[in-house]
Amino acid sequence: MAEKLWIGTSWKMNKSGEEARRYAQRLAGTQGAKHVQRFIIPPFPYIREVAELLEGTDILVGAQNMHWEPSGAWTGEVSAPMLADCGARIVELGHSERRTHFNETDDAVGRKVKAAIDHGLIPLICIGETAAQKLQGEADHVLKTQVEAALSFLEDEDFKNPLLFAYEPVWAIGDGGTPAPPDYVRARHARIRKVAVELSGQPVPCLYGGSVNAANCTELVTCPDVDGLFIGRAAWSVEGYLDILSRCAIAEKRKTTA
Ligand SMILES: O=C(CO)[C@H](O)COP(=O)(O)O
Repeated sequence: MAEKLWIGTSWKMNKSGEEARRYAQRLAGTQGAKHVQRFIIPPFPYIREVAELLEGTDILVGAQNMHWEPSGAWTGEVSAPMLADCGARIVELGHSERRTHFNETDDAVGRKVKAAIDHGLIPLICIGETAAQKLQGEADHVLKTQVEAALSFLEDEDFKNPLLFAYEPVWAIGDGGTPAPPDYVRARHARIRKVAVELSGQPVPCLYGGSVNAANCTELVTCPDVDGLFIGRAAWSVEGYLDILSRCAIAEKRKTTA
């Protein structure tokens, strides 16, 4: 088990500036559990303001994507140094929505992971199999390929920096998604951990994401090899996020003191 539980949310392409501000202000006034690392990932335009509102708290702010080059003729793209300048500390890479709708390849994810580390950002690398791949019994093979590609540009030195995976089965994500059963999550996380340790020489924390909610969060977060949760819809209201945080903090504390 990693030292801290990582529990965070990406807002995807949601919220007005006012809603983003109110969420951050409310969150800034709350106290996190010592063993939980909280993080939120707003859309690009809100990163700086949200980061400023959360300055001095334990909450890290992230971005949902970036380019691998630090600058250049890449119209419409955003680079790692720009994100860091806005106050981002984490960057989400390879989410299935980007892989599906924006043709993001394993190679591009690998380049982005390297660039993120080079510029002091924590990559949160999203991996996961589709429903068809699961049905064909290919889940472990897909996950291994994605982990290998994500780490393929890194050198030994790079593994001294923090790095996170989020296992998000594509069939579990969003409206119409079904949360993965805990036994299934446990098996996939064990596999991801094994591959990541072989490549990096150390355990890489891996979060679970996909239809996480208040009812299933404690069972998921206490699965062996699950180092946190990456939440979408259920944490888009700040009260929803705080509810999941407190349930997980209690469950984890019970587990460690048992
Ligand atoms: O990105 C995700 C978590 O932020 C993921 O897609 C899960 O979304 P959810 O199914 O709405 O929780």
